[in-house]
Amino acid sequence: MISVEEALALVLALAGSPEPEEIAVQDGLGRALIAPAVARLTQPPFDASAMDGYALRSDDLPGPLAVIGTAAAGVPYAGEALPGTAIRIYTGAPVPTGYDRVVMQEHVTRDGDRITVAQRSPNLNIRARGNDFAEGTEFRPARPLRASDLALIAAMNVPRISVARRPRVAVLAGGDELVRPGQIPASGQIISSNDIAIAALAREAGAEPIILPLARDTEESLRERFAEAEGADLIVTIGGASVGDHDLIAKVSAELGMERAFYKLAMRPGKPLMAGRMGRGAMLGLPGNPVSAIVCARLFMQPLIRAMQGLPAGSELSQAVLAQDIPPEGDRQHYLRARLSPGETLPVIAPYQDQDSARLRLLAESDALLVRPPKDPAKRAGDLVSFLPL
Ligand SMILES: Nc1nc2c(c(=O)[nH]1)N[C@H]1C(S)=C(S)[C@@H](COP(=O)(O)OP(=O)(O)OC[C@H]3O[C@@H](n4cnc5c(N)ncnc54)[C@H](O)[C@@H]3O)O[C@H]1N2
Ligand code: MOO
Repeated sequence: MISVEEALALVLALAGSPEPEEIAVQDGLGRALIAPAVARLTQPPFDASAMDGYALRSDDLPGPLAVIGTAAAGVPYAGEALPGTAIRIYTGAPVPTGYDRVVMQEHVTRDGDRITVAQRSPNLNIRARGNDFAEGTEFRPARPLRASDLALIAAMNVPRISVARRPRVAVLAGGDELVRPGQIPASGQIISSNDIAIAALAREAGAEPIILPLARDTEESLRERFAEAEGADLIVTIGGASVGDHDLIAKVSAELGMERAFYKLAMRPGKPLMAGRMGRGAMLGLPGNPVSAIVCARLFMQPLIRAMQGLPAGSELSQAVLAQDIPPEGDRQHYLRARLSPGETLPVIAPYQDQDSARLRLLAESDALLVRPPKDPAKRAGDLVSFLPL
């Protein structure tokens, strides 16, 4: 069986180049730029006042000075500085040529059209032209766009941006035991919860998921569902990945032309994961146990979706201090559900005793997956370990 690292490399190799899409900057939250936004102007475009007060010449301090005009944001003062004068100025207004400082109005006493500076401050209170960015400055963060990025791009006077098209992800859950949330399960049936989680994880990573109707445990039903996924950039199946007589995913996907990159890896939970190329897109076959499906989606599907948008895979581990002794590990890399609590320098991590991969509530109550490499020796409380935040 291949390692988690080898499997991740094979999964990431399934991502093609991102497809460009042009959108309005106000629609860019969470999207991935595929070309830099290039500033079309210099910001601030002029030396701007940072305060409401008076523009004056440092040589004339402390006055008294004659107030000879007004400069407001959007309404500049047209003249130039004269010795012994000041301009009433407001925040954001261009500082008229020749004045080298703005004094806050709180530091000034005014008598008619004359002011005296009562309090000297080292602050010039002038934002120099171009101190934020210059025309031609390029901006392309290696992460999904945040609100502040959109503000910067808009301030650069870039109204439309080139982003990666959201990958279309078809989520296909199947099994005769499954019914939809809200339905009344018959004897032997349970609610399909995995597809809800996997679609949400896909959306979180920037994809546009669609949840297909549930497949039945027949080859014909699966074929129909695969046909409905036509055009998806990624098909994610859930369940039917193991060795049981009803586990048909490998067989049907192979008959439909799936070129397998791997099947099974040295990981716990999630051993029966499969991945490959299918048509023009990719396919991931997740194991059916709820925790296994979610952990595999976090470790492989989300990085793949990010790679499809030209973003870094984003699976960096953090460090924590163990809360309790833990036994040695077996042959597979183990992802243990765990709680985090604040520690002195690093957080403290406490894995749950029970790691049954069907228990969703334990996963919902977990903050992190404690990552243990294959054959990791026993560890003591206080040892350093790695984790993946949830
Ligand atoms: N003889 C063996 N049996 C099993 C092995 C093995 O190596 N040899 N592996 C175990 C492991 S590990 C896992 S994980 C599961 C994976 O099995 P499948 O991917 O074939 O999943 P299913 O059998 O279809 O389902 C497993 C379990 O999960 C429930 N399930 C499935 N889909 C959903 C859904 N959409 N929402 C909620 N729950 C779902 C399903 O009812 C089963 O309880 O196999 C082990 N067995
Ligand atoms: O390794 Mo399976 O993926 O949990 O129960």
